[in-house]
Amino acid sequence: MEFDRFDIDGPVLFVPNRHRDPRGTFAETFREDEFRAAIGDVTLVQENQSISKPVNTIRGLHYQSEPRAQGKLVRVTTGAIMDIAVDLRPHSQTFGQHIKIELSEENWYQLWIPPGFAHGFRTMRPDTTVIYKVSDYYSPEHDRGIAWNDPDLHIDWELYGQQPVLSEKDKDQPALVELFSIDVARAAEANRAMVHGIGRYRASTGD
Ligand SMILES: Cc1cn([C@H]2C[C@H](O)[C@@H](COP(=O)(O)OP(=O)(O)O[C@H]3O[C@H](C)C(=O)[C@H](O)[C@H]3O)O2)c(=O)[nH]c1=O
Repeated sequence: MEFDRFDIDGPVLFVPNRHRDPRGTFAETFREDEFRAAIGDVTLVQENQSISKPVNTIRGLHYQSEPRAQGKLVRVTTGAIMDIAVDLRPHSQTFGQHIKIELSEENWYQLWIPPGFAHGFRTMRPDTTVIYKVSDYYSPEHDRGIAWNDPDLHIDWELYGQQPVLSEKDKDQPALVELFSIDVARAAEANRAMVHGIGRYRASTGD
């Protein structure tokens, strides 16, 4: 398993080593020792799976508030997603900024999103399956969200004029500025810069 980091401190890209033969491909997709070597003392206690049938389904931006914040190790087994993680750590220099990466059935990429980040994704194909382990149990009382299209976040979902498919909950999530008294304007300015510099991972990891 190779891993690399991003321009925003915290998230980690894991790339499994794939063993190919005439039957197909095998890879170890999770090893606790390798995960802990990269991430530290984190235990993953629950695994979730979602299947999104329409292309351009957007799930997010979601997080659990303290003390039940969740880290998430996200991967795709069928289809592809544009995965987004937004830094909501109050004392972070990159508060309000995000990373964007494609996870797909072809690249077998896995994204670690630490507690303190909001997570969301857009499906890039129909019938996309996302599987992810989390570092704390689901707590509906701590379930929070931010508007997927919050203008201060400057997330380019690359919809190109198409309408996303959203849950009723996600149609009505608050903006960042309604949730945090932190200097969202500074974050928005940084995001404007990031939009041109794209907040993608800097990994040179090939397949
Ligand atoms: C997250 C979760 C949900 N549920 C129930 C609650 C609802 O009855 C149903 C669908 O929940 P929701 O609409 O919140 O599912 P998503 O829109 O896929 O939300 C998830 O997608 C984004 C991208 C995330 O990162 C979060 O893990 C999570 O918020 O499953 C559970 O029973 N357990 C759970 O852990």
